[in-house]
Amino acid sequence: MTIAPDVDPLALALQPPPDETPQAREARLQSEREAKKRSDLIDEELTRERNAEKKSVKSVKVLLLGQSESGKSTTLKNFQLINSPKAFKAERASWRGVVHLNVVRSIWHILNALATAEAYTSSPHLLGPDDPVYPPLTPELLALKMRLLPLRQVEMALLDRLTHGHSGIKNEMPDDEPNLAEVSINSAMPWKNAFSRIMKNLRSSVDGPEANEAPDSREARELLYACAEDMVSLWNDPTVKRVLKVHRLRLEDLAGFFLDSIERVTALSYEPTDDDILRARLKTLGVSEHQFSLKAGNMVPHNWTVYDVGGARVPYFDCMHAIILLAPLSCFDQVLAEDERVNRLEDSILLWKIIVSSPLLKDANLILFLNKCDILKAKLASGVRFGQHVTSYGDRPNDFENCSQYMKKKFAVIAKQYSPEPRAFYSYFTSVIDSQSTSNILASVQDTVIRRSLGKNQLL
Ligand SMILES: Nc1nc2c(ncn2[C@@H]2O[C@H](COP(=O)(O)OP(=O)(O)OP(=O)(O)O)[C@@H](O)[C@H]2O)c(=O)[nH]1
Ligand SMILES: [Mg+2]
Repeated sequence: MTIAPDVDPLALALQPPPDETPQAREARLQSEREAKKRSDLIDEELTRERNAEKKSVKSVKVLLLGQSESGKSTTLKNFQLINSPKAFKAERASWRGVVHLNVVRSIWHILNALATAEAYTSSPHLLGPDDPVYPPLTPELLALKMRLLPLRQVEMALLDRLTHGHSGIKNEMPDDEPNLAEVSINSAMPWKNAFSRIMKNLRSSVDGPEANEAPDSREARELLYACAEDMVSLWNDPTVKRVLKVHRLRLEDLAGFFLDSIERVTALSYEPTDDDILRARLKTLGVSEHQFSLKAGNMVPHNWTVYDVGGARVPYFDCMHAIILLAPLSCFDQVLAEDERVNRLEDSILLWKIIVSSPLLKDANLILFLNKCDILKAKLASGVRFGQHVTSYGDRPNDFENCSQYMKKKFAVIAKQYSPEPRAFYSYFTSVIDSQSTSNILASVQDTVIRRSLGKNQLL
């Protein structure tokens, strides 16, 4: 038999026979009614099971807070690295452009310091007794400076690629000259596509990452590669080291420092490592979030949402199971970028005070990350005196152990004094660019948040 194309063969098969008797028809309808009843019962059972399953997945919300550059996005990257390693790796290529922008920015910092040194040394008669004494710049150094100016082109090409078609991504730099402003990004924009689009069909094992790249991006990378030797010479130049010292600029303490790895990160075949991604600096605007599912031991699975609030003060988020406040300890001698009258460590203390005393947040688990301990250690070892900036510290020993414990106690006392109700004080000394130690800390945080929230019946 042939069937016309617009006839449904199933409907045809289910059609009653043309010579059906009234009794046969009644029996057929009865049997169809029973079959439908059975089918409805099965559907109901399935819906019940699905709802029960949904209810058994608990939802946990965590908010990351802290001043700009405190390490919120880096902590979020660690959450991703631990809980969604595949997605993290898939975004690897997107970070290469950010690393390159970070390199160029560090070079601008050096050139800026050299320009200041040049201004001071060219008019010695104008200097007062308190003015800094810069060393004179050598002709080789001046030539190096000129040879590095094409980096501006590299920077523009990278920024173009990063901002292309996404109005939410903001470049704070004016067009006419390089300056030290940061590149920021609105987290609502899919900026990662801007870099990863060009990497889509990457055949890195065969052709290297540049194989399918857009010409403008390849040109920028080649230019950066061509400048690599000069950048290394600049960074290693003894006069530059002296100028930076007089300028009181420790580039290695600044966000997005890659100058000790110029050759590696400018190589044409360069792919950022996990460590590079954790160190890359891109300022966040707005709120970004990361969701993942966590299943520990015999526990029911938990859906986690971690919110990263770019540079924000205290936003009004309720229903948070935990707040992780990032307080960078190494910032004791720095002021806020947005307000030069405010010391960064004081600002973190104030933020902690506001959070612990908030009646709205009295049920949230508060977790303090005393962050950037690696930089604190290096800074103290380089001779910067803690007591000079934190005057209450006086002349206690200028070492990591004493300084960090002193600050921990300060935060603990505030928690005790200002909490509306007594609460546990969870604090960790962290260096969130170190993925190994951070993964252990985050595992412990995850465990604490689940245990305490279950105990308080807070999980939905
Ligand atoms: N050495 C060191 N660098 C860190 C540490 N934590 C964060 N950083 C770096 O500091 C820079 C700033 O960190 P982010 O995570 O971007 O800071 P943020 O709090 O998200 O800042 P905004 O987006 O401006 O709000 C990045 O380059 C990080 O790699 C740390 O413990 N040690
Ligand atoms: Mg951020």
